[in-house]
Amino acid sequence: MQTYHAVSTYRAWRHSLPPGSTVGVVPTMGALHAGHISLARAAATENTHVVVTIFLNPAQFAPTEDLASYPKTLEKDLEKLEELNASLVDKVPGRVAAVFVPTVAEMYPAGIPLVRDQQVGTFVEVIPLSAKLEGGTRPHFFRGVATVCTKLFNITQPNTVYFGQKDVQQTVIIRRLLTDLHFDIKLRVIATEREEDGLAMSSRNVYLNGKRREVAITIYRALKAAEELYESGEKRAEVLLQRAREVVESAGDAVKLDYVSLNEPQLLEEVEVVEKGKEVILSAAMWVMPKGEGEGTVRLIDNLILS
Ligand SMILES: Nc1ncnc2c1ncn2[C@@H]1O[C@H](COP(=O)(O)OP(=O)(O)OP(=O)(O)O)[C@@H](O)[C@H]1O
Ligand SMILES: CC(C)(CO)[C@@H](O)C(=O)[O-]
Ligand code: BAL
Repeated sequence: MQTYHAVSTYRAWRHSLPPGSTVGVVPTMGALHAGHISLARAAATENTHVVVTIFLNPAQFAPTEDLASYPKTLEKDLEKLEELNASLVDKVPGRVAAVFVPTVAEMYPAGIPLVRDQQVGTFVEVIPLSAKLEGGTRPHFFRGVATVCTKLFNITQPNTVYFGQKDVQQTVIIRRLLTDLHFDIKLRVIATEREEDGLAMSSRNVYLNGKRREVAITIYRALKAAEELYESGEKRAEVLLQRAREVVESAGDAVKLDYVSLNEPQLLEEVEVVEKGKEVILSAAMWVMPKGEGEGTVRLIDNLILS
């Protein structure tokens, strides 16, 4: 497993691969956990070479967000990827062969101030998808994601890219981006890895200790409660969403709901009644509020597919 920091050295490696090689790319922001590893494992099963990118992308953070405090654990990340390689059995064709860890200057030659009006250079937007759901609260977010993913895809030259179901809107936007920009790249979406109690694994969970970790599970409970109601025969969105809201409200002021929503999976249009035979996305975002001195608000997202 080789680590590359420069586009030129990565490209030299990429060009050196024998004909018939297939490359699966797993884009991440580092602080790897079992969710990221399951993406890399899927990529190893389906490709001869796996590339993991680790880049904390400033363009997807607003000036008020947690870019400065985001966990950085590069050495441990590399160890986890080596451990994955060691655990893969012979019949799995691929291994993590390259880890691409570019500098901010390499990715954004013109610099990348967090204030949008000051940004200079080339940016990619997927409209109107990027203004919905997460985009309502984080208007800068998907422009940053689409821009960095376009750069990473151009650099790493994947046959297939691997994204997590946890960030469901991101997968919808990447699918659209691949189609609209004629990337010859397949998209695979991998199921959400969860902690024992059901909390979706997320790099940001390290911000949550004690009581705050306990109430974090509310978002999953709320989605499960709505899913249960759906499975018992209720198909009206407003009733299902109200059930989820009640669960979050019952946790008091330790948490605050941003949104819970039911959307169809192509254009993310809101759904009023779930129709037979159609899949819909039930998604939510919730803040875990500060409890002690020096604690910040932690934003969690999660989703379930109702089918
Ligand atoms: N629990 C999970 N299960 C499966 N995939 C996941 C999980 N968490 C993240 N991923 C996927 O890993 C990729 C990289 O995500 P990222 O590095 O932002 O990690 P994260 O845990 O989502 O971090 P954050 O706390 O910033 O949301 C994305 O495609 C994301 O959907
Ligand atoms: C796809 C991604 C690596 C782009 O920075 C990020 O949004 C993430 O980790 O989900
Ligand atoms: N996985 C999402 C990355 C972010 O929240 O910036």
